[in-house]
Amino acid sequence: MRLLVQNVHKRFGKLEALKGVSLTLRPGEILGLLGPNGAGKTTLIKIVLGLLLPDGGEVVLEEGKGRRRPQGHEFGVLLEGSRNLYVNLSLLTNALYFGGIRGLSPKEVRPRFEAWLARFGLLDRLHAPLASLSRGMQQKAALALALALNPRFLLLDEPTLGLDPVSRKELEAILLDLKGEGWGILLTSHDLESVERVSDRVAFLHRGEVLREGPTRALLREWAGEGYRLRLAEPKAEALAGALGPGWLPEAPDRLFFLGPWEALRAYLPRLDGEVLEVSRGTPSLESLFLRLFGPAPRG
Ligand SMILES: Nc1ncnc2c1ncn2[C@@H]1O[C@H](COP(=O)(O)OP(=O)(O)OP(=O)(O)O)[C@@H](O)[C@H]1O
Repeated sequence: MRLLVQNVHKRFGKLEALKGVSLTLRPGEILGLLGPNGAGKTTLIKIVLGLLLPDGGEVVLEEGKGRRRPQGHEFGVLLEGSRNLYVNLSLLTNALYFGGIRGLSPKEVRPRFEAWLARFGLLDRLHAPLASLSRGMQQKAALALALALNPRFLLLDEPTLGLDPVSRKELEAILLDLKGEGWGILLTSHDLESVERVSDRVAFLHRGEVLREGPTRALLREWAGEGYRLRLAEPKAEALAGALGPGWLPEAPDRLFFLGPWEALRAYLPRLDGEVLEVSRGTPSLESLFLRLFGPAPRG
């Protein structure tokens, strides 16, 4: 079974928010949907969920030779900050309420919800109001609820937003486990480090169009090319990238990436005398690539 978004168009008055977007999501994979603010990510998710109608194109589930329009209940949704749940109600009441909306009886929902909560280490919070949980716990509880409703695909909007590094890692591990168990997961996020770690494929959306889409590693290699990562003695990456010019990407305060062949890098090395601790071959990070595509034009 595959979820296909095919040539989807959406207008808001004069604004063309989506200009023919096509994407595929398969079971057992995580697709990262990336793009700057206003690129059209949320609009696309709303169309997939059937909350907005497209002006053109379609969203279909392909199963064997059959194709049909997916139903809302086939998607488990996690909106940023669990804002699709009632924070003053207990976890269980939320689960029973949303299960009821989906036509599921308490007898069906409760054991499944409890099993997911137990797996995420939250069963003792079953009767606690959602608001009394930490942000990371709330995200896990919301995910447990989404899973308890037996969706086929998960659509997660900014799932790691506001999480501390430990909670972020925990959520990443959960997503990788779920993927391994066959869930197809669409993830929108500005947390590119996380996306790089968990996604099998990424799609870059920009002004309503998919600029590129493909396997994360291959895309980085093919699109950006291979190059060299330089670990710096001091946190000067921004300043050096600006001074050295195009082809130089600051990846972290003390990490620079050079997109280009060794011969070209060698020509720069005298200018970096004493600044570099280590040089290694690789592909640039997703974040530096994103900044190169959508960030301000390179200086220098
Ligand atoms: N209901 C609406 N009416 C009018 N314009 C809208 C509406 N919803 C979205 N837009 C516009 O469509 C464009 C895409 O918005 P969308 O929210 O899909 O972007 P996004 O990629 O999710 O951004 P962000 O990363 O900030 O969440 C924006 O220019 C936005 O202002």
